[in-house]
Amino acid sequence: MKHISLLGATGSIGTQTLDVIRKHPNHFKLESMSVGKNIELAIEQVHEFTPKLLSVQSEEDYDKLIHEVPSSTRVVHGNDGLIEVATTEKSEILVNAVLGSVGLSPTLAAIQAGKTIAIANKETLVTAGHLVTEEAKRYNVSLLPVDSEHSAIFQALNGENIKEADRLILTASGGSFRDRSREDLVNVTVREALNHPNWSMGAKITIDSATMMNKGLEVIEARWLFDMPYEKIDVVLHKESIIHSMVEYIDGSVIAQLGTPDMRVPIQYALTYPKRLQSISHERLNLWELGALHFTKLDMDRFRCISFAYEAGKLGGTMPTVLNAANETAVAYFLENRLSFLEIEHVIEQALERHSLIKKPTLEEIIAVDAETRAFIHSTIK
Ligand SMILES: NC(=O)C1=CN([C@@H]2O[C@H](COP(=O)(O)OP(=O)(O)OC[C@H]3O[C@@H](n4cnc5c(N)ncnc54)[C@H](OP(=O)(O)O)[C@@H]3O)[C@@H](O)[C@H]2O)C=CC1
Ligand SMILES: CC(=O)[C@@H](O)[C@H](O)COP(=O)(O)O
Ligand SMILES: [Mn+2]
Repeated sequence: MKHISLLGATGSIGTQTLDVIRKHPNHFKLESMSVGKNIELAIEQVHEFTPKLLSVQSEEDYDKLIHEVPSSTRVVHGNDGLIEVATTEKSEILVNAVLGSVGLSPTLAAIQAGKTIAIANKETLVTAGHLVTEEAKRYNVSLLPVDSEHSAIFQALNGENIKEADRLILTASGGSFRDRSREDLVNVTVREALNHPNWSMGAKITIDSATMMNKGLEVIEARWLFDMPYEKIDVVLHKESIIHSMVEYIDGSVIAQLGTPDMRVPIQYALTYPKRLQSISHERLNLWELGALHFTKLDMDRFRCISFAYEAGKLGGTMPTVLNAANETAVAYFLENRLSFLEIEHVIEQALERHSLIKKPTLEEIIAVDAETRAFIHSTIK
């Protein structure tokens, strides 16, 4: 039996993690969970999974919730609440499926408490990959990828020598606007941007897929998870999202991981690693029905956010922190219809241009740069 803590239980990855736990009650037990603002769903989840600890984002929700959940579930709130969930004594594994750089402090706390980390929350690795990976090494803790591309690479590296891997090839669907020219992007709506061709995901990552910032964040995530230089991380457009990513070895062999686009597969693999369990869905990949898979070279001028991510990643230090904070803030404004689609990349570019790089930032410096960047974006928009 594996005891699990879950950050972001009400989200897309969070609810799919609970699907996996529900399907395998003899293998997994939910010990603690956090939610943001979706209190109704949180109450249902607590009744079904009976965790000992629940964290909510705000104090008002905390006041409401303590009367709504059984007394066997202790309720906490805020950032300290996230840290309590992440470090729950009985859990051996933390699934980090919260959204955004708010996941950084709980991840570091969980590592320091010796928990294995199943990481979906890519913003944490982007904003402070050096701190997370150094701490994981120091505490001898595994960082298991949940993101589909990184799970694919992790599986393609299984049993191989990472030093013999010559190139990581991330696949990209191209997002909601992959068939449109840049000129066609001027007046696109939030609703159109939220219409991902292959995956059903949370709103923020779906917009990131449309701008292709998602792939940029994933390049930086891959750099940290697999300790691979940016020069050896490539992206290829693959519109079917069947090959989830590949590793090319020094002898020219390329090992790919394939599957239907279903996040419950990489979530479950992170929970069962190094073993596998019966899959939750009976849907299997049917190659003869698919017929063909397609690959296209990426145009960096069309998808500028990918260039920003490579540049910020190569500069290192606080540049990826700025990239991430600017993107999180800009996407939130876009979702509120207060910024147009193309303005997202414009404000990110401005934030990167004005920043003075700190080469090896501490946690305090990362937190300060994240806050300053968000303040800058707010000031340009108001
Ligand atoms: N969805 C997917 O298929 C994939 C997602 N990822 C990554 O996984 C992470 C989660 O994505 P996804 O599940 O789509 O996102 P969602 O928006 O669906 O869910 C986010 C979760 O985080 C909670 N949350 C948001 N902000 C806060 C906050 N400030 N404090 C506490 N809790 C908060 C939300 O709570 P509530 O809803 O209650 O407000 C919700 O539980 C992201 O980093 C994403 O990039 C990676 C690969 C695939
Ligand atoms: C499911 C998942 O891992 C997402 O990150 C997905 O990869 C988004 O797809 P694209 O960014 O390739 O559109
Ligand atoms: Mn992904």
